[in-house]
Order: sequence, then C-alpha cells, then structure tokens
Amino acid sequence: MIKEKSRIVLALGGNALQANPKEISAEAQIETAKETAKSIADLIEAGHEVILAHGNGPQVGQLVATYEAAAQENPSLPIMPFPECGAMSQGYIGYHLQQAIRDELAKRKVDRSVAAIITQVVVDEKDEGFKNPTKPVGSFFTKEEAEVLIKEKGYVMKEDAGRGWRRVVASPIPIDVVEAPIIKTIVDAGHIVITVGGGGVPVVNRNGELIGVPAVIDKDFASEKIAEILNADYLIILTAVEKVAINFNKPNQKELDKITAAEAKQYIEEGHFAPGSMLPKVNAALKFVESKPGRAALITSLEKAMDGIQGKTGTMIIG
Ligand SMILES: Nc1ncnc2c1ncn2[C@@H]1O[C@H](COP(=O)(O)OP(=O)(O)O)[C@@H](O)[C@H]1O
Ligand SMILES: NC(=O)OP(=O)(O)O
Repeated sequence: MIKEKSRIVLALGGNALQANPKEISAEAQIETAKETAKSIADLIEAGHEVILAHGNGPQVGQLVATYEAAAQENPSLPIMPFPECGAMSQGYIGYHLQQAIRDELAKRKVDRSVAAIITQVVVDEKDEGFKNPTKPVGSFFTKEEAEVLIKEKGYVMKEDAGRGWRRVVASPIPIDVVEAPIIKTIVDAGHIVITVGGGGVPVVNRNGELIGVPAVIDKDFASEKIAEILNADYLIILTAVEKVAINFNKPNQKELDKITAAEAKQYIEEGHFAPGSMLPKVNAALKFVESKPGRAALITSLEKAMDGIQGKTGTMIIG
C-alpha cells in the first residue's frame, strides 16, 4: 500500500504506448496513449505527485531503420544518428502523452499543466555497455529474418524474452540527468513532467561539452536516476505483466507479491529475470530501494496501477 500524496516516478513500458507491438503508427499510439492517460489521471486525482518516464525501444528502432531504408533508396538522404532519433522519439511520444493526459485531466476538471521535456542523460564513454550491446530496439523478427539482417546490415540481433529476434544496441548506465534542475522546479511548482523519455538522449561530457552517443539508455534505469534526484517516495514500473515471476513461463512459475532487496538479489543470481526485459526493471527497483531507507518500488501492469498502489496486486520491492 502506497502512502497518500506520495511523489511517484512512473516508468511506462511499451504497452502504455502500443496496445499491439506490431502496430506502431502514430494513430495507434495516440489511441493507446488515451487509455494510458486514464490510469495516470487516476493517480493524479488521488493526490499523488506524478513524474512520468517512458520507453522508446520500438519507436527509436523504427526511426533509425526508416532513415537507413530511405538512404539506401536515395543515397543523397542522410542517415539519422541514434541520439537524434532518440530525441525525435522523445518529442513525438512526449507530445502524444502530454496531449492525452491534458485532455483526460480537462475532462475530469483537474487543472494541471503537463509538459514533456527533451532530456539528456550523461553516460560514461568507457561504459562496458558500448562493448556489449544489450538493448532491444525496433520490430521483432523470426530467426531466419534476423540472420539476413546480421549478414546484410551488420546488426547485432538477439532473442528477446521468447518473443522473437530484435536488433540490440549499446545501453550504458545513466550517470546524471542534465535537465534535472529545471525538472525539479516544474515538479515542485505542482506541474506534471514527462522526462527521460526512452531513457534520455545519451550524451558524454567531453571537457564541458555534451556530445550525443549512439546508444539507447534503459528507461527503467533512467527513471530510477530521476527518482533519486527528485527524492521520490516510490518508483513504479508499469509493464505488460501484473507481477514479476520466478521460473517465468515454466510449469512451476510463481508470481511474487512482496520481496526484500536481499530476495531480489538472490532471484537475480539464480537467473529468473530475462536480460533486456524484466532484469533491468528488477535491478532498477533494487537500486532505488537501496538508495535511501524507506524507499519502495512497485512493478505491475498499467491496467492494475491503481490496484497496485492500493496494495492489492503487483510486486513490491522493499529495502
Ligand atoms: N521473470 C519474469 N517475470 C515476469 N515477466 C518477465 C520475466 N522475465 C521476462 N519477462 C517478460 O518481460 C516483459 C517486460 O519487459 P518489456 O516488455 O521489455 O518491458 P516494457 O514494458 O518496459 O516494454 C514481460 O511482459 C514478460 O514478457
Ligand atoms: N529506452 C527504453 O528502455 O525503451 P523500452 O522500454 O521501450 O525498451
């Protein structure tokens, strides 16, 4: 059960933006965002301070692939680098969410402003993530299609939690959120901010100058970072499953209700959480609860967000 009038960083997973992962058009995303806005408005109406973050894996992958395909057809067209595509994805996803949340709040006669902030997140140029790509982006492919893409485009492709093959890219750990001071000012003033979209645009600081780097930061880790910076009470990660499970997808699957940080660590060691999907969520939750006594994290589904907050469902991770 979450305390009344808490400061909550809410990390929205792919299903908050795409009801059907194969349907990634703007129109479909607008419709899904309208549904998502209802769950978010419930939390705002309940009196919580909500800061939103969201993923961009399918969208950034699609943008990069679209530019690559266009340049293949017409070599005079530029290939758009990952940081630019990341910023574009933040922009249009943020636009859909801020519009949907604004409209939903207006319908309920709740007078609050909502704005998405293009957010840069600092990473370390020497991060091991640059050597070993782990972040799935773009569409799902069959093994045969993946083999063609590896050969023809030089992509690194990996199987994604039993759902198909996807391109994977570098995913460094977020160190700092460049726009944190302005985000804090807006949140403290009582407005709703959408930030670290797609984990933030990854940048490195070279002698005081910020430079975008080709990577996609995991939005669960970036959400954890902004939750720490904003001194949030809770990190809530909303995804497609109601609870985290051990022995996931096996006959002896067991859903978890409330676990301690020590139990989470044990389950991680035993390999219960798939890398690139559930593992970063559990790791981000763990990092948050260990960052300060009294902090807790909840992983549940978007539809069950309110029930989760009321302690009726979801997986709660405590210190
Ligand atoms: N141990 C586990 N418990 C529950 N879900 C898991 C587990 N391991 C992998 N998953 C998968 O992880 C998915 C969530 O990851 P993902 O789809 O990448 O997240 P996002 O919602 O951020 O887009 C779940 O829908 C489920 O299919
Ligand atoms: N950037 C990111 O973590 O995106 P997804 O949540 O869509 O994978």
